Amino acid sequence: MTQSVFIDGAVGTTGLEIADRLSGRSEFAQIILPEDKRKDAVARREALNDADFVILCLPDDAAKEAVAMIANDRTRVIDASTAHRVDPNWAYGFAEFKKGQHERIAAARFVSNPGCYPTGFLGLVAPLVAAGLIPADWPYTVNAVSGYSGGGKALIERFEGEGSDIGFRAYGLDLNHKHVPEMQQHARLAHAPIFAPAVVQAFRGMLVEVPLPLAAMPGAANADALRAALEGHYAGSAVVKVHSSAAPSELLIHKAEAPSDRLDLFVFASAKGDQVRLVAMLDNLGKGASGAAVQNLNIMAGLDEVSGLRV
Ligand SMILES: NC(=O)C1=CN([C@@H]2O[C@H](COP(=O)(O)OP(=O)(O)OC[C@H]3O[C@@H](n4cnc5c(N)ncnc54)[C@H](OP(=O)(O)O)[C@@H]3O)[C@@H](O)[C@H]2O)C=CC1
Ligand SMILES: CC(=O)N[C@@H](CCC(=O)OP(=O)(O)O)C(=O)O
Repeated sequence: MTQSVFIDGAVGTTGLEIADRLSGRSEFAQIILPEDKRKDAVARREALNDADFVILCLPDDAAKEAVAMIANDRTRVIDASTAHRVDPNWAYGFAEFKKGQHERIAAARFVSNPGCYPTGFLGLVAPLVAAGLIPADWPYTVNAVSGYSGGGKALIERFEGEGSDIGFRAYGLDLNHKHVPEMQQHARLAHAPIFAPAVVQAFRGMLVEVPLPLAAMPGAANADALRAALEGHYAGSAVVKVHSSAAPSELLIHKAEAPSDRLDLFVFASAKGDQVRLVAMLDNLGKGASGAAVQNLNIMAGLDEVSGLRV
């Protein structure tokens, strides 16, 4: 049976990539508003209530407004924004990060897509904290770089617009980035991590790194045990790959990186094994946004979760 999908925000950066992943899929029929109606409240309300599935690719306020417009108890929602990621009434849309999450998503009416940086951070840290291999009360730091499409149309314009000469942009300098509560809550950490994000002169792709001074961390396991635990946790996943100890000597984000819906995890260790750099590599528009939304849609619709994905 064909199910209808309305992408609200369909011509934005995330929305376009979701539409691309859904094109050619006979299981879904897209409800598409004409350009002059895509911000029209009446047209949106009608589409939001007609659709079997709604995917919100909007700024936070518009996403909350869209949810309030849904006046039936049938339409199921995936929100790509930050608005509902720590809301207990929404299932957190990261199927692999903890046991039972796939089933929660499958049964949910409201699913919040994770943020791109939290996908990397939680993919690395949440299973290790849950297994007691690294402490929940450690003050973690997160260093990350993202392609500029992570900031949507506005940041794309800043990096690609005429006269732009930005090569690297450190930000989040007020230590109040909107992803921090999501990282802390879903990893069940005692302290908010210190998050140091940056943007590089590449369209897409990101690295999220968590340095671990294992020798100073009470009760922490060694590097091999951390890697083995991640391998065990993600065994069988078509989306998340844990790389072996024969790690590459460098990780590159190319300026014209190809789209990917994978999440690649690495455990780099010092020779003595007393220091570790946990690193996640992903596409901010793939597993960090649009790929995750389509994966969640597949799960909610009872389909193969990687249909239409580049894994
Ligand atoms: N880019 C990324 O890598 C990621 C993005 N996200 C999240 O996804 C959401 C969308 O982000 P992104 O695609 O990057 O942003 P963009 O700015 O590229 O796109 C947002 C789209 O929403 C449209 N829009 C804004 N307000 C309304 C409204 N009231 N009604 C209808 N349409 C509206 C915009 O219209 P117009 O074209 O006229 O400006 C634009 O097309 C955000 O919440 C973002 O935080 C999440 C993870 C990663
Ligand atoms: C490079 C860049 O600007 N990235 C965005 C986050 C992208 C993302 O995950 O989107 P959400 O806004 O939905 O959380 C930022 O730091 O605000």
